[in-house]
Amino acid sequence: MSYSADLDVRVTDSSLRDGSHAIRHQFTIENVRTIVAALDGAGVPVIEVTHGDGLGGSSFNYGFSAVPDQDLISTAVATARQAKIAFLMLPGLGITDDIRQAAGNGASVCRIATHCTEADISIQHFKVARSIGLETVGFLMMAHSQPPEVLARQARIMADAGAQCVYVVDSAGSLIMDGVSERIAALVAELGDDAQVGFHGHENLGLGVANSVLAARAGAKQIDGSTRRFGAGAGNTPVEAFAAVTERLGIKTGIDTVKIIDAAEETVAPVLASNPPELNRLSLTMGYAGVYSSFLKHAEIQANKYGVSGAEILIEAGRRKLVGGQEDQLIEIAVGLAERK
Ligand SMILES: C[C@H](O)CC(=O)C(=O)O
Ligand SMILES: [Mn+2]
Repeated sequence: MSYSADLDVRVTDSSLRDGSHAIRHQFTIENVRTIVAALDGAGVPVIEVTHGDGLGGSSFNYGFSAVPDQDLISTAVATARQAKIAFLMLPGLGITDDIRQAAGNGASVCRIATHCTEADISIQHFKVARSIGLETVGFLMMAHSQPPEVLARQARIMADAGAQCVYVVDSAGSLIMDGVSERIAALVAELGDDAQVGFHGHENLGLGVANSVLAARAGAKQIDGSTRRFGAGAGNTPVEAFAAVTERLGIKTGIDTVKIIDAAEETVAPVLASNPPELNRLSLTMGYAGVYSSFLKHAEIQANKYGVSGAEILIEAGRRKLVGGQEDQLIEIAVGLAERK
């Protein structure tokens, strides 16, 4: 497809969206301005900006944003010189009017996410996004939970609805190497020239960069990461490390490795200073037990409130196979653990 024909893989930096989970959705206009300027200056081609749970995510269930999404998007658009600004939306949290508003504010890439067995709920949203000229990306979340052939069928639904790329989204950071290659290869075989394939990794098992390289080798043309791993759980594939590794491997991303290393250290790290994503007991448990990375802060809060183990909450969340939107069950699990204590 022409929009990334000159690159081997196109990187989308999700620090200003997935990173929103890590700071409980408290991004300021100044954070967006400085981070977009630094990433854009390093040649990052796409920068995603939204509440961690996408347009409409600001709520009691997910946590309220400090600044409305549309203001953050407008700021990003006004700041970027070359990067496209993307936004995320989960059908039902966001509605089609939100897509139109984001487009009106200058965003040009619409990323629509569903649980990986529920692609059909995104159909009208892809149609609207395409009808107003947006580039479209589909996100099949919690992709570790389904085998390659199921994901491929769900990707077909998104592509037929108008998705120009469909991502295998390792929301739990639970996929291990071959598990990525097999899923990406299945989507590539199913979609052919109809749509590109992408990969979104999390670092919960420490495999974000390796998994992303394997995704590219299996045919993924779009790869997500977050500078300084600024994402949910242990964070996302670090863009600065991915840029260094791909440069050494001869995979062209268009990102200036030295500039993105500087941006990570000088611009992004200070925003995270008080609470950087870590590969620790809780985030590792998420990768191990297959738990949605965005549950981390919710589990921490309930563990503190009810005096129970956050790791036990997450193990039970994995056993129940909870999906995004079921954050309230973490409260129920914590109450149950407290009663049994
Ligand atoms: C709404 C989620 O945070 C989307 C995402 O980044 C993932 O599933 O991973
Ligand atoms: Mn994510």
